[in-house]
Amino acid sequence: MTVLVLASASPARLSVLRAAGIDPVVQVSGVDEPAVEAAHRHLGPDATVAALAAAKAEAVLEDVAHRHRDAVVVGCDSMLLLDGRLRGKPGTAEVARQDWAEMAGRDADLLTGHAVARVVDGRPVDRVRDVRRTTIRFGTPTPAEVEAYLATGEPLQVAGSLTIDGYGGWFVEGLDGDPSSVIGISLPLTRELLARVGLAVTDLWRRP
Ligand SMILES: Nc1nc2c(ncn2[C@H]2C[C@H](O)[C@@H](COP(=O)(O)OP(=O)(O)OP(=O)(O)O)O2)c(=O)[nH]1
Repeated sequence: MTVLVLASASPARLSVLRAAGIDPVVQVSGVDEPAVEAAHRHLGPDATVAALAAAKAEAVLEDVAHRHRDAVVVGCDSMLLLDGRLRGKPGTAEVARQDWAEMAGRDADLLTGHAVARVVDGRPVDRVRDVRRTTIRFGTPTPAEVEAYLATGEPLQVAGSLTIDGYGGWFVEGLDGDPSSVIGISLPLTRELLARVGLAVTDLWRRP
């Protein structure tokens, strides 16, 4: 049976896949994301997140091929595009506060790059990548609500300082596009990319 390896430390991506019937092997890539982003920024936001996702999948691919004769590696990268600038995880309350000052009451696109690499007979044989955009319509939290949200710590470790499935959900008025992509991995796009490397996602579902 083909093993799906998730090249990500993201608890959100893991929970999306598990809820959708797949128990991935997690192998964190440890990619230097700022370096990859800087090297691809000139190619535009979609190419940048796709390159980041591909770098994560590539970083674990050789080791996966040694461990699993039949496997598929999935790497992802999510960033928020607002005013022409890609924003990743804020890391600090100051950066998250500034993100909210700029995005409250507005629309912005959450981009998630996806990279899928297939291993057959212990050798990498195929690689595909693509990006899914989801438009988020932000609410307008009061300054006190923003401070309370920052104090939860949640927005500090997620792209664009926002979750749609956590405390942040109180401040999201709507979405146009794929919600799973906002959380961290687009199920329909991953299904399409798996098919492009010859795999049916239903074959990867855990046995009932
Ligand atoms: N639960 C949840 N997580 C979100 C949401 N939006 C973004 N995130 C998370 C997913 C990712 O874990 C994180 C985006 O950062 P990255 O794409 O760099 O992934 P991360 O650093 O977490 O792990 P990785 O680089 O893949 O090892 O933000 C959301 O609406 N809900």
